[in-house]
Amino acid sequence: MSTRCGFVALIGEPNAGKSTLLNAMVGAKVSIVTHKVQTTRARIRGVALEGESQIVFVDTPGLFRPRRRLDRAMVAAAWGGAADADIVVLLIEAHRGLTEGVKAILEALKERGSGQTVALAINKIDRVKSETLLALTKEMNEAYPFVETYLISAEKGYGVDDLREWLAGALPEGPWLYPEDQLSDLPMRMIAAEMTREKLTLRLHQELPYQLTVETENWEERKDGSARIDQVIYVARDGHKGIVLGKGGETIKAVSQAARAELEEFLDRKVHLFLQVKVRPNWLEEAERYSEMGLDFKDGNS
Ligand SMILES: Nc1nc2c(ncn2[C@@H]2O[C@H](COP(=O)(O)OP(=O)(O)OP(=O)(O)O)[C@@H](O)[C@H]2O)c(=O)[nH]1
Repeated sequence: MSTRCGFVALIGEPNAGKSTLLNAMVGAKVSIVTHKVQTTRARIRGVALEGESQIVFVDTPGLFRPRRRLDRAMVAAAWGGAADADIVVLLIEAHRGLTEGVKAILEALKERGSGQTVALAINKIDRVKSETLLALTKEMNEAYPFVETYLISAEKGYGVDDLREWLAGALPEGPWLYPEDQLSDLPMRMIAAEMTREKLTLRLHQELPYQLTVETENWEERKDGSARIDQVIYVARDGHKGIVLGKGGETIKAVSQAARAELEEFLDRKVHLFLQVKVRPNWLEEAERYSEMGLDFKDGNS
């Protein structure tokens, strides 16, 4: 049987239950602790395994604030990473129904056109009567052509397995992005990479090259209790390398110090952090999709 792998963007108003659903679908084993980082890009929230499928959940921070008018530019900006997801799941609350915020999201989905697979998950069904659910399902499907509708309770676990199984089967065929043996320390590797990326963002502000990713290449636990972490900062062009390094290497040095300090605090032990900057000129074609997601794309995994 061939493997499947792809990205799923969970969207919805604040409080819809995205985190709860994610935890229910991913489980503790490979769920990723979210680290408060201000980036506009979508980030990996977790990876779920279901049969032969690997479901990579992405997050779109700051997406779709309710009660705020969405103009075209905002919609475009907000979509960022979600636009590249294979499947979008809109999560709404059963007892609140089709709110203004949800309407704004539907408008944004329509703006995107019909190229994307969008499913609906009506959450918190434990809070309403079944007649309400039937009416809401109808109303929602009249408002937007969802490919599927799931009635779930993320908290109680109702319908969650069905949704995950459907997602697993609906993703495109392809190799797994993360080999199984890498999954256990994936969260830590990604958090560490996020920390370095955050320091780069703080340091470079607007100068930050658009196409930039940080990958944790190696993680070694040392006998003395410290950790050696090797990371590569990939940029798309030679000119970007200089920006990241800074004059006399001062930018990269400051970034490295700040990231190491944070890692040491987070891990509660000594850390040796080694940063390298590399140019990956043709990565736009090979990894645009992955880099957009803030993924640690590795050559050869595609
Ligand atoms: N009754 C009920 N409550 C739920 C259910 N799922 C989530 N909740 C509750 O809804 C609240 C919001 O859940 P979160 O998972 O934090 O929502 P979120 O969408 O991640 O919220 P933001 O991070 O603000 O975007 C929490 O208090 C959950 O316990 C459900 O199925 N039933």
